[in-house]
Amino acid sequence: MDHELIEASVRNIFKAIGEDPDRPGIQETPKRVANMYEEIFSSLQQPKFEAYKLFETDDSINGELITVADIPFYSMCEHHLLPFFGTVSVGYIPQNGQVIGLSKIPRLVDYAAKRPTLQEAVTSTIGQTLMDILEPSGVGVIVKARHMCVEMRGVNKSNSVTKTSFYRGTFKEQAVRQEFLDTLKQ
Ligand SMILES: Nc1nc2c(ncn2[C@@H]2O[C@H](COP(=O)(O)OP(=O)(O)OP(=O)(O)O)[C@@H](O)[C@H]2O)c(=O)[nH]1
Ligand SMILES: [Zn+2]
Repeated sequence: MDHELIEASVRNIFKAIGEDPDRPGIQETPKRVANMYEEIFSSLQQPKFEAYKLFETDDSINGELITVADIPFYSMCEHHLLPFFGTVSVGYIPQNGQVIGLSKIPRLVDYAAKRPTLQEAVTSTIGQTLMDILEPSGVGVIVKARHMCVEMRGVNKSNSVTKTSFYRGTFKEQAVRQEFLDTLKQ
């Protein structure tokens, strides 16, 4: 990431909005913003999600629902560069005896979220990546989020929650989807 360019750009934004970039309180802000972008946009440095491990289990796991619920995430909307944040719940059903290391699902959530993006894209990136690497019989993803661009500006609707979902394979079946949704309620 080009820190010098970010720093110069933040100084220019200060100038453009009528702030003095040399005012003591904000002198170090361009540097802080560059360091922050390194962190919150870190997944732009990773073209593919590779930080995962799969485990072979016996085939008795096949057909059983595995759910990880309420994983927190923070992202930045690509239209306004304001935060949106909330939770992700993921379910999948193995079919070849393969499962993914549990911590790798939150890592996948971070991979999908730590870039300028849209909630729909976070949702489908998580779902499609799991389909590709695990080849399960199905995947379900539900994302619930609050968008600062909707709450603190523009239409100014505080506390509204946007929900998006991604269902593939057996999660298209009503009974499977219902089991997933029931598990999330417990
Ligand atoms: N679908 C989707 N839209 C988003 C997301 N984040 C922000 N938006 C929307 O992106 C749209 C951008 O609309 P524009 O009309 O180009 O921008 P704007 O003039 O700032 O729009 P307002 O927010 O309505 O003031 C807005 O409707 C936002 O609410 C997201 O994750 N998914
Ligand atoms: Zn926005």
